[in-house]
Amino acid sequence: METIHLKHSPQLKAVEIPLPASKSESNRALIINALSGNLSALQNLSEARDTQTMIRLLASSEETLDVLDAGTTMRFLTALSAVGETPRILTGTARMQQRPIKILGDALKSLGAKVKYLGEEGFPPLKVKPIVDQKTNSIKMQGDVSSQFISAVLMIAPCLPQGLNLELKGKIGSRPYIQMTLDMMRLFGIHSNWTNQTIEIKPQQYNDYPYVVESDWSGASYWYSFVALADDAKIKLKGLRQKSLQGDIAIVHMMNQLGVMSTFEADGVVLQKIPHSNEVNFDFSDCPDLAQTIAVVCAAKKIQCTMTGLESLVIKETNRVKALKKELKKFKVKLKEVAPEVFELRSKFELSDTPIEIETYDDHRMAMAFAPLCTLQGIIIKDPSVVNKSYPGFWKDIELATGQ
Ligand SMILES: O=C(O)C1=C[C@@H](OP(=O)(O)O)[C@@H](O)[C@H](O)C1
Ligand SMILES: C=C(OP(=O)(O)O)C(=O)O
Repeated sequence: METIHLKHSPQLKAVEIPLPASKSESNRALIINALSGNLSALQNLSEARDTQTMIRLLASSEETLDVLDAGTTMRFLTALSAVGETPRILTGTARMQQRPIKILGDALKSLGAKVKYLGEEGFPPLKVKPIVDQKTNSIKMQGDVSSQFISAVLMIAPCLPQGLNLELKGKIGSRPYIQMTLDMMRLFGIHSNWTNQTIEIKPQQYNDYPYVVESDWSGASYWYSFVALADDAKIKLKGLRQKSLQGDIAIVHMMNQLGVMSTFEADGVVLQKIPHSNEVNFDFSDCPDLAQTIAVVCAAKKIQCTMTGLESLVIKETNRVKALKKELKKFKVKLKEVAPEVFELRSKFELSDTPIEIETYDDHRMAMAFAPLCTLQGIIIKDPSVVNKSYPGFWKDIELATGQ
């Protein structure tokens, strides 16, 4: 297997990091644009594989669409197929075939689509036959498995003849991603009403809008780690805005406690080192993609960290809790579930004279979360091309910052 060897680089150069554009915003803008009849000139779409796959599949006339390992692409195209012209089969990697989709399938069935699972019930691959007669406008969806099911249904809602009255059941995970969906829909002319657990959308037409995708805050988080861990650092991240639609802007406040100050400028944010807390407590329900970033930084800085809201991590690109536990152990760090869904990170972080090899488990965030440890010692990352899913320029940007 291919590897990348990051040499020990305690000092970072004062550089500007270009960052990729957000794949979450890009994939929503692309679906919305497809639903409007491609009226808009979208700007700064992401080079992430998940977005490039979305672009390719939206242009495809094949019956079978292979989303590879892209969750949003799978869920959003499944919903889009329910308001399309012809039946579609949606499939993906072996891991994608283990990621659930039943809640979305059931919602589309209630609306009148025909959904057939071609492998295991409730998982891809699945065949979707479009809605002919909308059966109801009133549906319920569980909110604590993946917000992507909810975003997917919301984006097609204005195109349903009777609109949609969606009741969310139970706890709502990844809530800012649902808000991002509604906020982006608003920019393209769609009114919605979200009160408590109910979201209402009347039948409406999407307008055109020259949407400019912001840089990716999830990708930015790894640069916060670099600054938190380096001896000396001042880095500017380009294309990030203080008022963002992305919930992962939460990294600003989290990292403020972990030793990184953010100063917003017109075209990005400047990161500098500040003193850090010794004990922190974070809930990742709203920002699950930041969990690995934070766990690794707390481990390396020996900051005691209590982590909650990790429920959705087990059904992402890999079981991220299991993967984190295994790789952190290589540095004598324990991540332990001390009560149901409460994890404590206790660190006796130990450096090693020889480079430590990190397994990435087909998960871009495992590679990117552990890479900043090269500020402390040599690190070997296995299967480095995993980063292409969200941040193809990651290793090039590291070269810029470390000179290696
Ligand atoms: O809607 C989105 O763009 C996303 C929602 C989140 O997934 P879940 O809703 O499954 O937590 C997040 O983890 C993923 O990277 C992107
Ligand atoms: C979970 C992620 O993506 P997705 O669910 O869209 O595959 C991610 O990018 O961390």
